[in-house]
Amino acid sequence: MGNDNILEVESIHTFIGQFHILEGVSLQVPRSSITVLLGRNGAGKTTTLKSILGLTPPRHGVVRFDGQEIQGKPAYEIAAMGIGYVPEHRAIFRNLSVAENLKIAERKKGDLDRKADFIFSLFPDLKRLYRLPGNHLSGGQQQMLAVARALVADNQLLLIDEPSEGLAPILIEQMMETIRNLSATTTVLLVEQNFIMASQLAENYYILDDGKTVHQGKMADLVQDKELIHRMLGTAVRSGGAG
Ligand SMILES: Nc1ncnc2c1ncn2[C@@H]1O[C@H](COP(=O)(O)OP(=O)(O)OP(=O)(O)O)[C@@H](O)[C@H]1O
Repeated sequence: MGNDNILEVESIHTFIGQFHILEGVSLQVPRSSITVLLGRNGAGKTTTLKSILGLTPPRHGVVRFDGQEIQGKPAYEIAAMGIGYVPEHRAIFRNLSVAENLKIAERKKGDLDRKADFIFSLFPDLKRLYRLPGNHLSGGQQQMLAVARALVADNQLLLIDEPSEGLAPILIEQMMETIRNLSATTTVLLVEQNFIMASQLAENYYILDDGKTVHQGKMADLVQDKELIHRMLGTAVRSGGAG
């Protein structure tokens, strides 16, 4: 079997303290695509990303990245294999400048110099704000910086948690455009509560409920299934897409 999936997660179980949070999450992320994890608050989406990265290591199950089993490896080793992570809530260093925030995201010396043109082509604002501290940036600019940080090192896969969170509609459009552009070179696994955004970006979807994957398929099919969307996500979807 040739391996068209950059990431395969097979029935992982993750505990936080004594709580059994993931109870059998499975998913496959095809190369050069955008895949989205959907589900209500508390379904286990963030924990799934953290389990892939080894931040909350799964106790059972298999995580395969680029054909290699990675469950049980330390998080820094998993990241170094080529997985970038954009956590939720704009995790940047607010007292450091844009330049410093990007510089410390280097994995190898010279990463930033190599990637600067690419990053500024996606986020022209960051070039203008390069010397300013993070706390001088607007919420939207901080979110852009959080994504840009994950692009400094060469990654084959990006895990992006709720990029639209707290963004004004115009910035959501910009963020969508950016993720679409970067997906030309990097596979993306996205967690996104904004269904309009998720449906316009992703080719494949997984729905998590109560720590399990309960539905999966092509986004083009899901958008037709208003009953499933409403039942699983509690979202009423207007026909006609973003507005
Ligand atoms: N540190 C923790 N201690 C205890 N329970 C936790 C912890 N972190 C997460 N949980 C629980 O694990 C479950 C899954 O959380 P998770 O953050 O993965 O969900 P989510 O689908 O990403 O939801 P949200 O969109 O609200 O972030 C929730 O019930 C949550 O309360």
